[in-house]
Amino acid sequence: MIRLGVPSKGRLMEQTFDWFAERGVRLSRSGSDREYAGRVEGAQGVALVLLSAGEIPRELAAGRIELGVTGTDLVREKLAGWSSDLVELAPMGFGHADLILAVPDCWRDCVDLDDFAAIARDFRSEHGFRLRIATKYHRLVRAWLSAQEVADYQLVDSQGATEGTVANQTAEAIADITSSGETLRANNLRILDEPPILRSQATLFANRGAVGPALERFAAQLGLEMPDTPAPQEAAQG
Ligand SMILES: Nc1ncnc2c1ncn2[C@@H]1O[C@H](COP(=O)(O)OP(=O)(O)OP(=O)(O)O)[C@@H](O)[C@H]1O
Ligand SMILES: O=P(O)(O)OC[C@H]1O[C@H](OP(=O)(O)OP(=O)(O)O)[C@H](O)[C@@H]1O
Repeated sequence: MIRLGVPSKGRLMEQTFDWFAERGVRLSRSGSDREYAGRVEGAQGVALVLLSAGEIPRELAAGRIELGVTGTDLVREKLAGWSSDLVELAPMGFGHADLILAVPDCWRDCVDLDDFAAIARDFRSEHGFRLRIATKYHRLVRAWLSAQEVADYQLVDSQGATEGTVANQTAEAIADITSSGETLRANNLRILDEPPILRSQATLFANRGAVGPALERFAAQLGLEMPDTPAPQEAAQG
């Protein structure tokens, strides 16, 4: 049985259902809106598992589901070395969002990351603590800042309503996902003039260990080509 993990609510769930329907596979919730059980029509040997988008990376890596739909941001954030456990089967063309660093709009002198780094350097001596960046993307933000040699900051954990932390004075800056930019604007925040930390979209992933004839048949039914993806160490060995 191929267990397919799909986000259990909202636009991500609906667009995932539409994506599969366009490929002849009908996914649906089997009960009421509150029941997290699902049904699959049009494919043999596939079971639908409705899960939180944030839990799908871990469930895939643990082998509790063979296929899963979630954002590339969540996979890269939650799984160190994600590509040794997972294979990307198909970007799905929705759920586009950029992970960005934003500062208060009134920080007129803070346009790019160099300005931000200079402000962060001075911040500690002026305030007695390191400049705070609120985010739920700890791994990705740390890696990005460290690659650009920015070190004078601290991350404060924010699992939701992150853009509100600046007005609430629990952070000076935020790193979060944005798509229309409306939430940032409404909270008087401005994106640094830099490429995004990550461009994310909803993607169909497979557990690397589950790749085999059954999964390949289902992928072919969806019109997908299985990527030729040796595990990272095999690739390195040539
Ligand atoms: N405004 C947005 N536009 C497009 N995609 C978004 C937006 N906000 C979040 N996403 C994407 O949707 C996916 C799920 O986001 P998130 O972790 O916020 O889920 P959630 O709806 O809070 O679910 P849960 O609470 O069940 O984990 C992520 O991959 C994220 O990049
Ligand atoms: O650029 P925009 O189109 O305004 O979208 C960005 C918002 O969407 C997401 O929040 P979500 O609604 O998923 O809630 P959250 O605060 O729980 O993350 C994200 O965390 C931003 O807050």
